[in-house]
Amino acid sequence: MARQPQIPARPPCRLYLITPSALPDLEAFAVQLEAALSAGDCAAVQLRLKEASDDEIRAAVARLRPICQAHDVALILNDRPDLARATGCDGVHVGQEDASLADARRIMGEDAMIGVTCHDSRHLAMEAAEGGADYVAFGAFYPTQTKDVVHHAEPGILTIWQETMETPCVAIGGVTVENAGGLAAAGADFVAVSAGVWRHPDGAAAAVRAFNEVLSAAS
Ligand SMILES: Cc1ncc(COP(=O)(O)OP(=O)(O)O)c(N)n1
Ligand SMILES: Cc1ncsc1CCOP(=O)(O)O
Ligand SMILES: [Mg+2]
Repeated sequence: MARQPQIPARPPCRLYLITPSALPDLEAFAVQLEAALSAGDCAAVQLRLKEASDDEIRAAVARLRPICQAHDVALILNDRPDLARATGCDGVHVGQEDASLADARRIMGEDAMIGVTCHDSRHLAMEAAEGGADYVAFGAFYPTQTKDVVHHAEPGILTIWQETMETPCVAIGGVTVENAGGLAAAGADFVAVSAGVWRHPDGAAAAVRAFNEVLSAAS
């Protein structure tokens, strides 16, 4: 019998780790990251140091990049295409107040991964997708203590995006083991998580295992 053309299945939703916004003990964090990445699947790690000097960011990339590489996990730097390029990160994440997507692409080159914050706006996401973003990020979906957020998104935006656009979407903001499955089921290609992993009561490795379980069950 002739095979019918198949609509390719959407790949399962994956974990995208966001580092704490300060790393006072880089060595201790390196150990934690190694344990977390050894515990299960993770697509990317975003280094998100909000008050660090350029030298501190360089030191953090130098220490953490080999760990990510050993686990085949992309290292994305937040906010700074210039430093991302200079330190050999795989990509950069830019918000609406940061460098433009066009500038980030010019600095980082065609092969780099560039993600753009789109809050709760399909319009911003469409602009980013048309401008060549590798992913668009929606949020915040749930209350978070990691950042003072102004914009709040509903899971329905993930569903509409998934049904209409090819560019992968990331869900961020207060994502936990308890609510990640719902975001995956709604259409998130990735869930971006900080406190839900680094402040998990059983530790980061247990958190990564638990996220992997709920994400595979939901996808
Ligand atoms: C994956 C992802 N999504 C959104 C953000 C937020 O970026 P931005 O709005 O620029 O805010 P800061 O993180 O820079 O405080 C992100 N970092 N990562
Ligand atoms: C950076 C960022 N952008 C929107 S919410 C957020 C914080 C994500 O951290 P957490 O997973 O701890 O809520
Ligand atoms: Mg930013």
